[in-house]
Amino acid sequence: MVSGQTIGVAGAGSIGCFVGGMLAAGGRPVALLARPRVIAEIEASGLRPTSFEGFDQTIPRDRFALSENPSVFEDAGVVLVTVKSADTAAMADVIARHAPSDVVVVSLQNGVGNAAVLRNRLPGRRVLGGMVPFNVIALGNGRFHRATSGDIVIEQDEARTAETLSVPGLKVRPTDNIEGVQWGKLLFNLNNALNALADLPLRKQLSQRAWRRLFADQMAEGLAAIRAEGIKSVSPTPLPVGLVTHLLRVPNFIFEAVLGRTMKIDPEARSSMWEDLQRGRRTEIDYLQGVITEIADRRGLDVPLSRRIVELIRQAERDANGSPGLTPEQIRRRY
Ligand SMILES: NC(=O)C1=CN([C@@H]2O[C@H](COP(=O)(O)OP(=O)(O)OC[C@H]3O[C@@H](n4cnc5c(N)ncnc54)[C@H](OP(=O)(O)O)[C@@H]3O)[C@@H](O)[C@H]2O)C=CC1
Ligand SMILES: CC(C)(CO)C(=O)C(=O)O
Repeated sequence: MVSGQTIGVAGAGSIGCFVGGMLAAGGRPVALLARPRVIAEIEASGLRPTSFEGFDQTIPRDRFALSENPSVFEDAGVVLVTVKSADTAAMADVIARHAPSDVVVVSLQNGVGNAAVLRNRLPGRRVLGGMVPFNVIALGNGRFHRATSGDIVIEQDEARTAETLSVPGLKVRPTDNIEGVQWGKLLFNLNNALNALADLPLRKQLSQRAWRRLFADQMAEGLAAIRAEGIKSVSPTPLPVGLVTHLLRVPNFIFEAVLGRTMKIDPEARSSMWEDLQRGRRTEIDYLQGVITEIADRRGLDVPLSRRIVELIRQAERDANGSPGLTPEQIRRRY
């Protein structure tokens, strides 16, 4: 991509509006493809990316394009895909029809299969996998708040797309092992469902040892499954994944001290799956715990906790009452 070309955001929700807003704040030309309700919110209140580090800027309306019409991608050099995983294939078709043939497509989604879906449906186009380590909360009135720390990581390419996407307040790092990075993130994302079932902010949930033990047991199942596949995951934190499963089990005062040194979490941060349940939307459970149960089915592994959590999230989706607010004991009860 030539810097100065438009950066399209395909599906501007929490991640798309924050990343798009930061890029626009950093002087990059940005075009957001969004739903009418998101457009109405931004038209009424402005686009305001904020961060736990103190960043707070309302982006002048003439600095970015905002539309429900995918023709906003017609001169894009890069398109960032920020829809939920179930919408990736449909968004690929939109990009195929509306973005230039030499566009670079970057998946900024959770899960390990989105880049492959994009590649299959966009033959001949350059697709880069990516990983967003931080949490973004949609606070309403156009405000999209980054609530935890970490840099975005994307697959390295000759055009140095990572550099083009880096602006003050938003660092994008290149990697030559995006698969390892995405599998590592998937292990941490196994807590998304726990957080969604708990109905607690992430910080409060992780401050309780019973929740951390559940998370550690969940991670251990995930780690065993992906090791059985011969995959080596890269931890999204400074600590290796194996060590994290042990650290999660330690008493609260030790955990708090280590967490404080490795990661910042705003008191309001919650997982994107919690937000899905609150809004009555389908969750990404099939792309997170579902990946672990699929490996277990193929390899004859025992992953009772993952299966139980898939079941509980599906129940919550059917009930459409938001988070059921379960305790760790209620989650463990039936297996
Ligand atoms: N939120 C977070 O903190 C984090 C999220 N992630 C990952 O990032 C990805 C995006 O998550 P998030 O930003 O939370 O998701 P959101 O649901 O907030 O944003 C996606 C947006 O795309 C919209 N959309 C879907 N299809 C189209 C379309 N064809 N045209 C226009 N808009 C469309 C959705 O609308 P509608 O709902 O109406 O379909 C929604 O507004 C996920 O894979 C998630 O797991 C990763 C790290 C952190
Ligand atoms: C909270 C976070 C950053 C990690 O679990 C996330 O990836 C999500 O909410 O989807």
